[in-house]
Amino acid sequence: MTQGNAETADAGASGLLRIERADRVLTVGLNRPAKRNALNDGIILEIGECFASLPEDIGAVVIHGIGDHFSSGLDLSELQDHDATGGLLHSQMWHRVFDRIQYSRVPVIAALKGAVIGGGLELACAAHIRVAEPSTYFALPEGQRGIFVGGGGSVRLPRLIGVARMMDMMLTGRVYSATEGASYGFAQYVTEAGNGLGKALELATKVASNAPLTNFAVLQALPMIAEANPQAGLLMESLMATVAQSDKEAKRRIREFLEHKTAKVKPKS
Ligand SMILES: COc1cc(/C=C/C(=O)SCCNC(=O)CCNC(=O)[C@H](O)C(C)(C)COP(=O)(O)OP(=O)(O)OC[C@H]2O[C@@H](n3cnc4c(N)ncnc43)[C@H](O)[C@@H]2OP(=O)(O)O)ccc1O
Repeated sequence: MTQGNAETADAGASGLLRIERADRVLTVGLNRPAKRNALNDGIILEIGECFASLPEDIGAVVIHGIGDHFSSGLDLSELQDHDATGGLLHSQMWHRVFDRIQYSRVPVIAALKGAVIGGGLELACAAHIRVAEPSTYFALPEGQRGIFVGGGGSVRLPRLIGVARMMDMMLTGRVYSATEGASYGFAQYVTEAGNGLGKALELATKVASNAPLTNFAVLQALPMIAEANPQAGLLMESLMATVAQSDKEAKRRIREFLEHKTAKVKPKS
């Protein structure tokens, strides 16, 4: 893995990830196209390292798959060696890594295409925004492989699409298309073919221009507030609002608006 500060930085020693940087946006490419970006231990650990050492001046991350697919899920060839203890440790390693994505300081956007299967879908669930090309399809074939989700999917996916739909996917092997995924709340954008990464980068540039404290509140506080009891949620909201508006960044941005120095909020023409 490499994380250069230049316009682009190509694959590092292992080459499992291709990491590129443009201004404040880091692009992380899963780079095992010959294996349809199957997620082996090496790639999972490198994703973890990448999110543990995000440069301070990064404002957003885009994660995508090199080749025609986002990811075919867990590298099944590695599962053969696990006993029960190994399986538990493996799953918990995935949890730690995907938690780093979900609880990242900066927004993470998944640019999806082709197969988004099993653990690949679990990885996409940990991102904050999902952009899908029309070729994207979502599936959980764990039942056919005799296993269960192990990358946090049973916690994150039902919160996005509901328990009933996830049960249906896992029990029947149902495959959802990009548009179905979008209508069920999994993908927030469906792009034209070939434009998924471009759209994700455009969104990343936009979200990276927000005040860091607002992004922090959205990523860290909003999901907790949404699940808290209403009284606790309202208190957390007030506290977060107070912290954000007390920051000099908010004061500067509001002053700029009042002085007509910043863009107005208008619908797309
Ligand atoms: C239990 O604890 C866990 C579990 C988990 C997560 C679990 C899961 O992710 S379950 C889902 C696993 N994935 C699959 O079952 C999909 C398998 N792949 C396919 O169906 C197809 O490869 C395809 C993705 C639809 C693409 O098809 P095609 O374009 O025709 O390419 P192929 O010729 O099939 O593949 C090329 C090459 O790649 C190998 N490969 C593809 N997917 C995987 C994979 N998931 N694992 C390993 N290898 C894969 C394929 O075998 C070919 O290899 P060759 O050597 O033959 O070229 C998480 C955490 C836990 O603790």
